[in-house]
Amino acid sequence: MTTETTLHHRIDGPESAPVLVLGPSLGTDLHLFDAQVQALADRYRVLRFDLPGHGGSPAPGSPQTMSGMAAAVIALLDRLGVERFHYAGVSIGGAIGQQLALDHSRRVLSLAVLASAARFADPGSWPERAAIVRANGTEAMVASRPGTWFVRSFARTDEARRLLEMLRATTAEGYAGCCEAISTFDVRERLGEVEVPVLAIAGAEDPATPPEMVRLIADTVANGRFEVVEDSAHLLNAEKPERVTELLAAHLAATE
Ligand SMILES: O=C(O)CCC(=O)CC(=O)O
Repeated sequence: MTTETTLHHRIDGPESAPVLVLGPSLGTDLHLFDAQVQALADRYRVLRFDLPGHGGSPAPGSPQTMSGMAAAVIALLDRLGVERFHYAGVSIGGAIGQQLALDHSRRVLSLAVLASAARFADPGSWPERAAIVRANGTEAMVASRPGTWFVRSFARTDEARRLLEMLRATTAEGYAGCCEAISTFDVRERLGEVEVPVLAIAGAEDPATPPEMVRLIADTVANGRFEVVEDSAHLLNAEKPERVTELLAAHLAATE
């Protein structure tokens, strides 16, 4: 059985504008998208949510799955009266987007996946990571994340420090539950069913979801487009906000 956690969220932009839902990555919160919201909230009603046990969302009470988290997003949108929406997400946020496009296809107008995968690498390592974090807290992940999240020059910036504070603030159970959802997520055989326009964006130097892994999503869906952002790693929308926002804006405009 999957949990349907109530997700903390924030809405910016005009009430009458098309809705864009943004899903963050493991160990970050909805402020991962501050730069994109600043640029897009004049044209879109931007709804950002926190993953279970991240940011302002309560920690999950039972095992997490990607379809359970997609159902929690749908429950939030139902409560808010949102029927159809564009969706963009980073990494696990992009995996939730793929699950939404598969399980709730009638609701999704377009999908953008950033640094995400149809099947994440090393599935066996995620339960181990969950156990480490349950025993030691998310602080146990802080020292090693910059090498995955950022290119070397970005790791020394205030923005990088701000992102690492989001990881420190994430509950151990929230982080561990998301690791378990990642370990069982595999939609490679189903992605061909996705018919809405899909933009898949990779960070050229991302070791977690390298460009070929992200490209697989664009190549498998019916209507996919693939882009690589140079000089960026896993959290590419924070590292290269202007370029990622430009790609996202063009994708959304082409879908309308
Ligand atoms: O922090 C990492 O090791 C990357 C984790 C990952 O690929 C899933 C995510 O960022 O949502």
